[in-house]
Amino acid sequence: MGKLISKGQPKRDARVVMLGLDFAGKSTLLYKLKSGRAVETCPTVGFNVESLQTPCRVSFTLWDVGGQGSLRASWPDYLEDTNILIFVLDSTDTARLPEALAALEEVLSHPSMAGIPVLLLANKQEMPGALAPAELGEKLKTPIAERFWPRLLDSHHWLWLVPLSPGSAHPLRACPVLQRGCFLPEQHKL
Ligand SMILES: Nc1nc2c(ncn2[C@@H]2O[C@H](COP(=O)(O)OP(=O)(O)OP(=O)(O)O)[C@@H](O)[C@H]2O)c(=O)[nH]1
Ligand SMILES: [Mg+2]
Repeated sequence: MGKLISKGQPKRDARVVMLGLDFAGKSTLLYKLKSGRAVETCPTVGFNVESLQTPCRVSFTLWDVGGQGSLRASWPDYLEDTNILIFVLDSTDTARLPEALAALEEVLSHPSMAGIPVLLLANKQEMPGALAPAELGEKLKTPIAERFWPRLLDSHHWLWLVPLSPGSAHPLRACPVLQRGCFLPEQHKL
């Protein structure tokens, strides 16, 4: 974190990589952030990248990488020099939560990810049956996760779970996770 934001110094550009299973909503979020409106998406083959100015004066270069199973082998290629990882979860897709968690674990075990802040976005919160962030947090701590969860907590300074839906006033309100000591009330530290 220190390398991203230091007191009294100009804010830097942050390289932010957004990963998550296919259909989680990554590209929808990217274009919502860029244009402020909902855009129809297709499954991403490869990546999309956009530059964004945030209310907290950090410029993001946001990489949105395709999440289909066949594309996940390329994820490590995007992790070098990453300042922040955003991992998007589909809060309605409980069946694939173990798969999402396994994919997350694999990403976090990459050497480039040591000490990098991680933001878990609990997407599609407005959908009937969506797991609330607190429930999702509990699911992530199920026995499936137990074998590696403490390791994640040890090796990552910041791991936050944030709810998200199309009605979110400004998805970048999550950006205070970038600033030490400044957190939103509805976030759940894991
Ligand atoms: N209801 C609801 N649907 C959403 C939300 N975010 C995304 N979607 C829908 O979820 C579907 C998948 O969205 P994408 O943004 O293409 O998903 P993706 O994570 O980029 O998928 P890949 O590119 O295959 O990795 C689309 O039909 C979106 O309209 C949300 O917050 N709520
Ligand atoms: Mg996509």
